[in-house]
Amino acid sequence: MCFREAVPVSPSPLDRERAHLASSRAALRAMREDVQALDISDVTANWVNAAVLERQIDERIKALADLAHTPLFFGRLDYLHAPGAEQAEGAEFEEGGAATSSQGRRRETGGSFYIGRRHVHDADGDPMVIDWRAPVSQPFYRASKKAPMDVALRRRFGYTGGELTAYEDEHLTDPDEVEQTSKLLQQEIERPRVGPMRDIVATIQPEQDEIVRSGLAGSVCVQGGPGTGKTAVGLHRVAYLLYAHRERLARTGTLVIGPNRSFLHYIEQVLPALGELEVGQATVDDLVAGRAQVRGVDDPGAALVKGDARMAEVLRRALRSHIAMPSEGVVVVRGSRRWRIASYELEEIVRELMARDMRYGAAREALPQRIAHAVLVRMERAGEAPDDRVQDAVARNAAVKAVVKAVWPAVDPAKLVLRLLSDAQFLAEHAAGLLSEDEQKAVLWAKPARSVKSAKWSAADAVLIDEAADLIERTPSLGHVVLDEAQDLSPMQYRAVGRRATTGSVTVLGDIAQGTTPWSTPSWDVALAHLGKADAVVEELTAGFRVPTDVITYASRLLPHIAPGLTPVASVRENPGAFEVREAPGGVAEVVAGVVAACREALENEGSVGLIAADARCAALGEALERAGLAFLAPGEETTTGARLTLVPASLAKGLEYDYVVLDEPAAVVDGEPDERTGLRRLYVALTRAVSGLVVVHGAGLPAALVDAA
Ligand SMILES: Nc1ncnc2c1ncn2[C@@H]1O[C@H](COP(=O)(O)OP(=O)(O)OP(=O)(O)O)[C@@H](O)[C@H]1O
Repeated sequence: MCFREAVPVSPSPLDRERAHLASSRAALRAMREDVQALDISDVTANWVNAAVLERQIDERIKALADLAHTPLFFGRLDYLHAPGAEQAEGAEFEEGGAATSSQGRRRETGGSFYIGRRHVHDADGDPMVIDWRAPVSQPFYRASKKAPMDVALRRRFGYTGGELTAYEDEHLTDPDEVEQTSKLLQQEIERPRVGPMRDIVATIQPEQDEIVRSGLAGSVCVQGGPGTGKTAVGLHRVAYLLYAHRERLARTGTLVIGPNRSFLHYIEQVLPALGELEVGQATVDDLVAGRAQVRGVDDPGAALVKGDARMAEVLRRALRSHIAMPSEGVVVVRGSRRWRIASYELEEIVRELMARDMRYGAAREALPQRIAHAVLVRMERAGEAPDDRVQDAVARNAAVKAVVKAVWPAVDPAKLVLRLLSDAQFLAEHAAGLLSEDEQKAVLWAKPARSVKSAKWSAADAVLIDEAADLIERTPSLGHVVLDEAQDLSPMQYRAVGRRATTGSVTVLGDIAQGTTPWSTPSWDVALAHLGKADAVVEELTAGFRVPTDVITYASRLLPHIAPGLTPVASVRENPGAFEVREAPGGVAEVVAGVVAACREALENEGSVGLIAADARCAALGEALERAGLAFLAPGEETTTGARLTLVPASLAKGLEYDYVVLDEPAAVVDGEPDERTGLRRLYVALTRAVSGLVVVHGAGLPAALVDAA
């Protein structure tokens, strides 16, 4: 008998990649088990420390979970030469930024690096998967045939239900290989949208990556048409900054500001999916919610004036009007001696404090110390040797306190605003030369409020109180603030956001063409000036990842009317998308029937369906859907494979997207707004929510701006 050794069949590249995936998963499991096995009983001196440490460990365990449907890596880079230590994971970052056991490790060969959502290392500390945010991962997003960044091969992986099923190679230094658009990228973009927003970490585009990775010190403003990835970029930028500056941002905090609850709900999964659990999310109203209980609504005229930056000066003047020049001196009695500071000297002290760039409250606290200092000088001149304790005692002396109370009284910010809005004379005094008589009338309450508690504060009032509070006491600043849908803020709202980032930086995201508030910003320069970030770099994104070509071309007809000068979005989707404008002749009933039929048809496709309509028409449409047996959700409720239809009032459509959109009666969307430009902008937002198809149903004539260019 003779035995022949079986000739080993060499595994296919796909098998090898699968093997790397399997061992990376095993390594991740081991990392998790290591953390789970940590015994902290020896290292924690007390129960508070123990609780803090336990929480950190729990979070780490959560972060190390291997999610079946989230690929552990999505790309691979083969370098021509070993990247230097300066490029190794975390190397360029501050200490503790992304500390891992492999930090700074230099690889001896050019080496392959697998790029994923998080770092995974083996038992020896060698990296199995590199975090997408590490410098060594950057060429995955930026390298091109023109600038290969020392990368010989870029490989993208395709997954089906958690299984690695495909890969796609680019040999960046091979002159014979033709550059092609990635099929995997196309598939990712075309994927049906159900559920909350997903991360785009596997397919961030070069121009997006530049924004994502720009430094923490600088502020960035991104102008981009619908679906150009502004929100996605902003969220990935937060994840990047947290990685690169973890310690600093853990101390100072990071916040994402969005337009409303449904929007925040829609985006809330992205950062946790990227392993970041500690980022705050809020609306602008939330920021100032602690200032007043908002129960009232302003008419548009009042809101416009209250949101105007001139109000900041009115408030400043009104606050400073509380400072009264001393009419007489002060006498401080200590033991058998009396020390007198003349009124002119007090006045000098007050004037000096007024001239300084100090908060009202800080100056108020400094005043008794200054008076005490003047007393101390007198004492020294008289041969005494008073120390600091004497100065403190004098500052707390009843006579000094009385002077401070009379000259620089404590002011409650809400009471200050209450008085401005209730007392015509007080307002006129401080708004003189700033607000016209009509403007003053517009902000005055018809029925003055009795007290801060009973006042029917509006959202704009809460911002005014916030401004006043900041004039009195500095608002603490965060490390980084992302402001999404930024075009819609009033100047006073920008100021409220800006004062929360005075020592930090901001990422401002928006689209001038989608501004739908009466105060929406005319330009980014204006907005940035109000935010106190005039030096921010303004970037423009024009490649569209959401809206199909035919739909964006139709919607862009509105651009010359709503934001002349802006570059129309160029869709990168290969699928031209389904697009249809249907006229439903007859009356209201026919249009409603047409809308219901269009929804039913849209539901035959895979993915989410949004029915967008003028707010005033939503109730009737909701009833019609119910009668037709079509269950529907409200925006903010998560779409699932079982519940895919959402009825979206046009006022809440901003920032959201659906695979198929049925748009009811465009003219009604326009008419729902106080002026035509705002109406057309609202329509532009509504027309640009669709990923795969849009059906417009109308009975009334279409707005001329849509028809004109046809
Ligand atoms: N590089 C990318 N790869 C894949 N998908 C992307 C990419 N960039 C953006 N997208 C997708 O395109 C869609 C639109 O992105 P996003 O909502 O961030 O755009 P936006 O500019 O904020 O839009 P809007 O102005 O309407 O609020 C999202 O589904 C997002 O995941």
